[in-house]
Amino acid sequence: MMIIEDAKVEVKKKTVLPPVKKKMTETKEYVGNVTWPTMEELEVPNEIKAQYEDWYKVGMNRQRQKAHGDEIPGVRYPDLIITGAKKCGTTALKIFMNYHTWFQDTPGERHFFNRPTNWAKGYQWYHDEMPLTFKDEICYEKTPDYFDRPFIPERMSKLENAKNIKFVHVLCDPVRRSFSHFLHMFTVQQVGQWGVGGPQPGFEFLQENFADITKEEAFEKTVELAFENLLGKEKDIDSMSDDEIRAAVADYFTRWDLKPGSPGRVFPLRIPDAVLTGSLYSTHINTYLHYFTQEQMLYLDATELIENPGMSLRRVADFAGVPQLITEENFYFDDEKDAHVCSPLNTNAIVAHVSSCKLFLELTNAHRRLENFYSCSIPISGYFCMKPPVESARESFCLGSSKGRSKDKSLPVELKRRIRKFFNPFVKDLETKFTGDNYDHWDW
Ligand SMILES: Nc1ncnc2c1ncn2[C@@H]1O[C@H](COP(=O)(O)OS(=O)(=O)O)[C@@H](OP(=O)(O)O)[C@H]1O
Repeated sequence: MMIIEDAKVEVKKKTVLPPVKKKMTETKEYVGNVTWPTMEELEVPNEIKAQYEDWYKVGMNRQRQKAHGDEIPGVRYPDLIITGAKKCGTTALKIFMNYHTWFQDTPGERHFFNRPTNWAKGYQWYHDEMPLTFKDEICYEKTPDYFDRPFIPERMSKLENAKNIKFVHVLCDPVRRSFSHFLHMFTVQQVGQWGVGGPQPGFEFLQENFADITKEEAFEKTVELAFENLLGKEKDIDSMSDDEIRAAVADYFTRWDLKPGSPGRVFPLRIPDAVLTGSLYSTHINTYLHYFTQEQMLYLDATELIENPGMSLRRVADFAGVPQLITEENFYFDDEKDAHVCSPLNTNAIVAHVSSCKLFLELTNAHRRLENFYSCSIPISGYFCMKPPVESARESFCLGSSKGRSKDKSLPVELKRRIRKFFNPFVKDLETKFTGDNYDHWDW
């Protein structure tokens, strides 16, 4: 099931987007005084209005219908799928895309191709889970668990629109992703998922001294166990060449397919291994490229999504073939995201925010570099939040407390260096075989 040989593809050519000419204007307001079309104004037959009664209750949907005349919206398989990577900012991307009126999704994550209970419901169930969409709009979904499971691209390739589906893979610093993944699982383990507490598989080693161990120590222990599983018990990452690391990992993945109970069988999707395997982007993209083409792929660098989400949103719009409705001017920087309150600011304050933010980002990058030398932890706070287009009549929005766990946190420099050495060959493969981008700035 695991595909080891290289997909035969050309490296993707990076599109350079010109900066937007329009900057923030002081006259822009957050919430527009929008009058939505009435039901009477819509050109569709009454039986359609009755059939989709709840849908037409939403003013924005009536507006979409009015703009589409007598076209009747329909349900179809997604035109675009955000596959992951998990913990790389996929939620932020989805939320920002939802302010773009041409992108339509169903709230939440579908988990069709990965969860056995959903998979058992069949492709028609997946189809029916999709939102009502007009022909020129983009129906999409995001489920970050689609990225690192080798059986998923094959399942996706059986969709009737497989040749035309577009994929967005959000890729971030693999070391930070691993830590973020760990923190997520650690939190789930502490509070229990869906309100059910208790140890989660993979964290058994923490149970004895659970209360005494810091998150950073627990992460280090998790990584050491994962290294043992992926590289072999006796192996020291520092004495391994890039090719030896690649070979050890390739061998590891062959043991995924062993029969249950076989000695040496591995579990790449479970803690501890998953914190590392989820960041092996080149391995997972290679699998996708055995079933789909490079033209169907957008590799979005999460550094851009965090530092300039407007640019990323324009990139996604171009890739999907829709107008660039969300741009740099639809974001403001919230340096107190911890408060989780994002009430609209007055526009002067936003302009001040953004200019101080540019300085802030320069400082942040300098801090990151300093931190690598001095092993000190300098808080990195804040994220960009959405300032919706006036026409949407929606409030500004920041992500909630489940996003931002790794913010302000740091790890021992030596630990980061060892993990980075492990990922290095795979990041090189990503650059040279697949995305054509440069990731030297992944230096968290
Ligand atoms: N604008 C904005 N606001 C908040 N958070 C942001 C934003 N942009 C990117 N991020 C980063 O998103 C990380 C969570 O990634 P995902 O949403 O992909 O996680 S998940 O897989 O859906 O659980 C999250 O990681 P953690 O800090 O570890 O929670 C953030 O680093």
